[in-house]
Amino acid sequence: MFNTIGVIGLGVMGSNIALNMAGKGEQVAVYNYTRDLTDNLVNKNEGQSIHPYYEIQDFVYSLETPRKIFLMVTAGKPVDSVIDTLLPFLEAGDVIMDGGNSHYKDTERRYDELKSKGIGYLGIGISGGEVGALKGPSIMPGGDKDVYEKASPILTKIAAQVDGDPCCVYMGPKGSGHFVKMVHNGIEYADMQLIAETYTFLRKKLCLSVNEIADIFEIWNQGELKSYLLQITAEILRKKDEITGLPLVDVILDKTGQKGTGKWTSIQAIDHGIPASIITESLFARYISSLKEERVYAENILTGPEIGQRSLDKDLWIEYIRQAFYMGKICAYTQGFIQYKMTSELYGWELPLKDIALIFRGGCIIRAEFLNVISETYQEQPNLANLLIAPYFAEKVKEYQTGLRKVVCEGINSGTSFPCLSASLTYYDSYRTGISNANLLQAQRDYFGAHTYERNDLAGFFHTNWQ
Ligand SMILES: NC(=O)C1=CN([C@@H]2O[C@H](COP(=O)(O)OP(=O)(O)OC[C@H]3O[C@@H](n4cnc5c(N)ncnc54)[C@H](OP(=O)(O)O)[C@@H]3O)[C@@H](O)[C@H]2O)C=CC1
Ligand SMILES: O=C(CO)[C@H](O)[C@H](O)COP(=O)(O)O
Repeated sequence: MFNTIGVIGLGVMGSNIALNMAGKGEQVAVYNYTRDLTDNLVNKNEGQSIHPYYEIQDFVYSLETPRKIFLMVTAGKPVDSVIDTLLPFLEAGDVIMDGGNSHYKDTERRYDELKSKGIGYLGIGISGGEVGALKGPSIMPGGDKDVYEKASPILTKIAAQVDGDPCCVYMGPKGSGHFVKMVHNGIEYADMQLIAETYTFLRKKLCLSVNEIADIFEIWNQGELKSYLLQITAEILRKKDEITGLPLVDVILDKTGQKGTGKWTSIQAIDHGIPASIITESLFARYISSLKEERVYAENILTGPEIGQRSLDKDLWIEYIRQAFYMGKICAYTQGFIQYKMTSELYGWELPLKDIALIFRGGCIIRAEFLNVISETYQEQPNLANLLIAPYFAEKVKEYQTGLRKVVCEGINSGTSFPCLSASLTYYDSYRTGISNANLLQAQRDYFGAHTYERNDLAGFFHTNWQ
């Protein structure tokens, strides 16, 4: 009997994806370029339809045609290297799927190269981490539609299901699936940083304990702020360190790592004039966090404002920070969805914004209650320029801006940095400003560089002799 799917790369994600596929009735051929991970997976899961191969040729020839091969290896050169080892054994019509966090431009290069050889290539965004991979991730496939159709019966089966629908929808051509995953991660960075700032406010400004903060996050998680990241943060805050007995979060070094997807999101936004300021602030917050030794040194040299700790009304300020967090979150998701919209228009991808919000509701790291409203909003207004001006969110931010202003001001006045909350307020206020100061910048540019400017009242470009 031939295997129905092959998985290459049996690390955290690949091993769980393979188990997920086997659990859904697939005969799964597995291969890893080092032997141990393969043995480990197979030994721990006896009786599952997981079939190990130790030679790439045996792995390929064990698959029914057209072959479907799912790569879950480290992004970058390993993907090219695995494709190179596969190619001599593949036939026209076979399909390679890359489920890792590959850069969408790399995916487009691989797509072109493989297409010229008759091999189908899908760049597939996968979100959900280890548990999602096993129980059902959110899946963002991009590539040729006919190639997707060969793989879709398996992909939709292993995806998370919400209201009976799979969290797997065809995103569009070429690198669009990996692009959607890249920006998903940018939103993830912003959402995580916003939760961290909310936590800082509750801990430092309201002097609450980690358990009290976990209680608050759990309450919020029952309403409009419900999200996976908030839920896991409450669980994180309750976890005690086995060595010291302290909250584990307090013994973790405050330096954030990153693997590149947030950076790529910001670079792509900057390259194409897309205002992804909140996502970018969250990236810079990670960079500043990594300067741990410098921050510790500077703390003893640079002073903050000379006001003492103010006593704040607890209940009132918990509501303000709740509002501020909601505002930050909707502004961050708004920026991500604008990045989808603008890039989709740039490349003619026709990204399905409504469906992206739908497939983000299950399995995925940024799943959140308000994605239902975001999806409904795009269903009603597919060409909406900005989610904040949709009636539901416009009404919401009209009320919640109060909390965001209070919290950001409190941070400024007391010398506590809230980079993403501040960026959210700046974004909100800039976006709703019909007449800005950009006229003065244009005048400056024309003064020193004869760059010309446009006028409000006359068509064309003008230059003034300023001196
Ligand atoms: N962890 C997560 O939450 C998520 C990760 N991803 C993405 O999925 C991909 C896999 O991630 P994850 O499972 O976490 O990572 P792991 O480090 O656990 O696994 C990486 C896998 O790639 C293999 N590999 C590394 N280098 C090579 C190479 N040169 N040739 C062949 N195989 C190689 C490794 O084999 P070996 O160990 O034997 O070297 C291993 O099987 C990455 O692109 C990641 O960004 C996507 C969504 C979520
Ligand atoms: O894709 C993911 C989640 O969606 C991976 O966990 C990714 O590694 C997260 O990014 P980073 O490591 O840069 O924080």
